[in-house]
Amino acid sequence: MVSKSYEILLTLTFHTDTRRHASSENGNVRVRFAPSPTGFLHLGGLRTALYNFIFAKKHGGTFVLRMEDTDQSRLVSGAADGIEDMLEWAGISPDESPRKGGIFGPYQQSQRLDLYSQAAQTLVDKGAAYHCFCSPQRLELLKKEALRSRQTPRYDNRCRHLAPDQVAEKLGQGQPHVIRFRLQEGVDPFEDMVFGWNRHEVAAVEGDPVIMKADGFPTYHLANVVDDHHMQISHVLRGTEWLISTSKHLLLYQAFGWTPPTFGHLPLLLNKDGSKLSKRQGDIFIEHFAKSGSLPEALLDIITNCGSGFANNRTGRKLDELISEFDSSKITTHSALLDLDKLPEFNRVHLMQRIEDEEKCASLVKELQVLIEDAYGPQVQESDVLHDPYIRRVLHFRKGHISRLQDLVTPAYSFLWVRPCVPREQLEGVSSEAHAIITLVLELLQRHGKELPLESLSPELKVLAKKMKATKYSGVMKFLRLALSGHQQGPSVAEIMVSLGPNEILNRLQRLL
Ligand SMILES: Nc1ncnc2c1ncn2[C@@H]1O[C@H](COP(=O)(O)OP(=O)(O)OP(=O)(O)O)[C@@H](O)[C@H]1O
Repeated sequence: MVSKSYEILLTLTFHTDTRRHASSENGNVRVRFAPSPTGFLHLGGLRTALYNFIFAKKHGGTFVLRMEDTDQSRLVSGAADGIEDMLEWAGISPDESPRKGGIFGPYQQSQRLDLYSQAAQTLVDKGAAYHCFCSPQRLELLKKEALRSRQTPRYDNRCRHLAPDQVAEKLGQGQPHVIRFRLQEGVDPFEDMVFGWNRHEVAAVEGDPVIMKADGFPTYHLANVVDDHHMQISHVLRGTEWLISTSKHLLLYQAFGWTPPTFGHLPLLLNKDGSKLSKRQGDIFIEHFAKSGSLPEALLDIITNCGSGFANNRTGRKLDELISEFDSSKITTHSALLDLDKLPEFNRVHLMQRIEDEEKCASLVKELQVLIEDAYGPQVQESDVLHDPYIRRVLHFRKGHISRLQDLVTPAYSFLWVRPCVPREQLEGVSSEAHAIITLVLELLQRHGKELPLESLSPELKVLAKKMKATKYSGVMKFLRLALSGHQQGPSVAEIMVSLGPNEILNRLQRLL
């Protein structure tokens, strides 16, 4: 563990303006999103996955999904599949993954254990790593002593100094052991794509880290470096929490004699008050958004809109626009503060775009059919309301007013699917000229035939209202709204009429005569 102030002291930031860019390396770009299946995908993870995806697509490269499931004690059942499902749902499908496979597979670290043991042995053979036989009790004691004297606990590297015959003897006796990496002093600075020049003198603050645990599983540091090398990852774009470990990873690359990838540490997504997104906040999981009617493109838009990486931010950006407008040199070191109260607005804009797209609208119609059946099935009196033309018309008239498809099956919109029951006395309370109003509206319907044009309907209703003796325009509108929707408030009467269509209006009004 390193104290925060020490970390800052050791982070030497030189020239942030001399960043390396991938644009010159088009074609060979391979990036990876490497989550631990210790929980389901949340908005923060999605953001980092998205930046990897965008970066890959921008440079004609490959987006790899790798499951870092070596910490067996923290695995959550179903999480690995859940993460891949949610990337698919979000439309940022990996090119290579545990499920899809690929030439560098398998893509689950738990299935690559031999590779890590061989790698660890290579380091031992080179003298860059060593077997450590210190017991958990000894390590605990070291920790307690350090804390008592107000020091940062660190391993004292005792087993570094074991003679080869001592090691052989202990191994021969089958003594439990781990493998530790021998940290070298004097690390070279590296140029991070976002944070510029950095260097962490790890050997000065940490004991030699474990790279292979007693159970034969590697730790993050080894597995990550080995896999990034073997999977030919060109750019490691990951959360800023890994910035401090990068010097350690570079020492590993050096010990193996491998060329390291380019690193870019992405700012984290935080709550709008600056607090960390917590897995205990149930509402940050992507599955929650998918189930509650958020559109994937709205989520991708809001999580990029609140951060950097683009020359300008605007609402309504779709994935192809995110890719074309992305500029990695515009990613700043500031955290991205997410205001989820704005999500309905993002969803509204993207739902409108879907409705305007012929093909996407056809899928929305199908989805809405299911929602209507579920919500109102047996109460639907007229089967036309379940058919494509009616639902499509409703979608076009309500676009821009609703932020989720589900809004259309709330009680406020039930009148679209189920005929309202309005007591005659209530209608008579609004106007004593019910018969006259209905007759005039039926005449209006006859004039128009099958289509009701919204533009001319409002002025026509005004003219119609003028013919009334005892009811003002507002009273006529109130009457019609109540008769047609059963509500006293809601969309304009003209919009209600256009949505319902002539047949349904006829049906609803004739019953009142
Ligand atoms: N709030 C966040 N904002 C941006 N990126 C994040 C956020 N949280 C995690 N990431 C990034 O997502 C990737 C996968 O992370 P990981 O699966 O370890 O998620 P995690 O929520 O941090 O889980 P754990 O607590 O188990 O480490 C990493 O690159 C990590 O840096």
